Amino acid sequence: MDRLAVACACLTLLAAQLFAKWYYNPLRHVPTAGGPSIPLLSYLAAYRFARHPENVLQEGYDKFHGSTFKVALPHRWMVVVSGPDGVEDMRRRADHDLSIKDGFNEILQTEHIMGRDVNEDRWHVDVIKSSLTSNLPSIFPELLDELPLAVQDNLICEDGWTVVNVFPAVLNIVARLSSRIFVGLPLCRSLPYIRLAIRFTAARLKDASTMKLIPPVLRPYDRVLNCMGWFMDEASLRDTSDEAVPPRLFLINFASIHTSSMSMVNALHHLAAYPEYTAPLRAEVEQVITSDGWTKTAIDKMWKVDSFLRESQRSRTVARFALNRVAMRDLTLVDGTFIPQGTLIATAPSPAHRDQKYYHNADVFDAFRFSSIREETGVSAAQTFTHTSAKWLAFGHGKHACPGRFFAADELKALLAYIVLNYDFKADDPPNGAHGVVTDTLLVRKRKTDLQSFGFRSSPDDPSL
Ligand code: HEM
Repeated sequence: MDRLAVACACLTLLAAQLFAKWYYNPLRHVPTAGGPSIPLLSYLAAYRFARHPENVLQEGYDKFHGSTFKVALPHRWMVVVSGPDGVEDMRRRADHDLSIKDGFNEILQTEHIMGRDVNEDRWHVDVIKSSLTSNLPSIFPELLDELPLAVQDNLICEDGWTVVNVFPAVLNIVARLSSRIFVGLPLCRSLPYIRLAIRFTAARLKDASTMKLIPPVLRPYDRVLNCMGWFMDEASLRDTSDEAVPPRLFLINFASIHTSSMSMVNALHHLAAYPEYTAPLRAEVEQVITSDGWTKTAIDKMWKVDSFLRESQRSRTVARFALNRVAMRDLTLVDGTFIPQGTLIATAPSPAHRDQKYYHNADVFDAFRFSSIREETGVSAAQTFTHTSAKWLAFGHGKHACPGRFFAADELKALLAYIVLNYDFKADDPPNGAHGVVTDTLLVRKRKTDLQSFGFRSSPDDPSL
């Protein structure tokens, strides 16, 4: 009997403690999407969010649009800002109010994986913004040189239609193309390096055997035009040792390879599901490269290709959250919501990208919706793949918007243009879902094209180029 009384007392105390924690939590007043927020039952909301994140985010967006709601992550709450005013409010806040580095650290554990220095002193972002972006026209020939070989080595078809698991194939292609620009030849063709670049989070970066893949290649470095070179320059300007370079390189791999690959895989699924777009895309690519060759100028003129990628990103957005930040002090948001210091806060791009208020027939995949506007109005920047705004959030928005998006656009446009010329795709259904990557297989067939007439060599040893 005594034991029962003690157990009951303990349970009552525990319940009281949980209730008090919930009652005095300042986030209690922020409405919850996806389930209850009361103690213990909030795990149901966390379970539902883990199973159906896009439904929960859409539900929150529809119900609380223009204000703020919260969703349950397994270990904490995430406050989600919805509507352009809220996003603009976040964009305007200084880093000492809403911190991106604490946001990244919370979501990706960057400090743990990369070390404190990389997370604290983010000079790699400046290098991408300045050196990589301003050198895009000069590095474009390198990208093109790698393109046919990377595709042919990975998108392998028998004669006729072949079932292909496109996600791993595209990961390898994108990792190799990006590595050509990040670390150059010959490392970009080393399979162990490419494997590491793709799955680096699983690798223990501090492990000497992993690191050995990088330093020997750093040594013969001699002012080359690639990210490794720019990182080395910056490290030496800052009087920092070469050891600061590999973790930043891996961070860039991490930020770029999966995001770009997922975007391309989804675009290929859309291409397969809506075959009516293949002919106009091919016609644009052929016409532009006939007049301008395979140049950066030609890529910039591929409005339909650009629009196709953006519509694909709109229909199925890669990033579940954008503007992931942590509140560094108590703040009151523009809609009056109070959020205490330490709150994890973000916005959800997919519901905004599928909002009928912003897009005519938002549920319809209309590949050339953005290029048509460009053709009609001549206004271009707002309709491009790389655009950012409080309503177009694929790359975030504001001072921390993705610095690699201009490189990503060139890479993805060149890759899609090449693939459209050389392959056919088939799928039974359009991809389901609002974000993330489609992992289904596709039917792929190699077309008979004359690569050389499009200015490409057909094999690495082709003497004609
Ligand atoms: C289609 C491909 C890509 C997508 C969808 C994408 C998306 C994003 C998003 C949503 C953010 C967060 C922005 C914010 O919090 O406001 C971001 C940040 C970032 N991205 Fe990308 N990204 C892509 C490609 C790339 C590439 C190719 C690179 C490198 C060359 C890159 C480097 C970065 C870096 C370094 C950051 C952090 C920026 C900062 O800390 O200020 N991304 N990206």
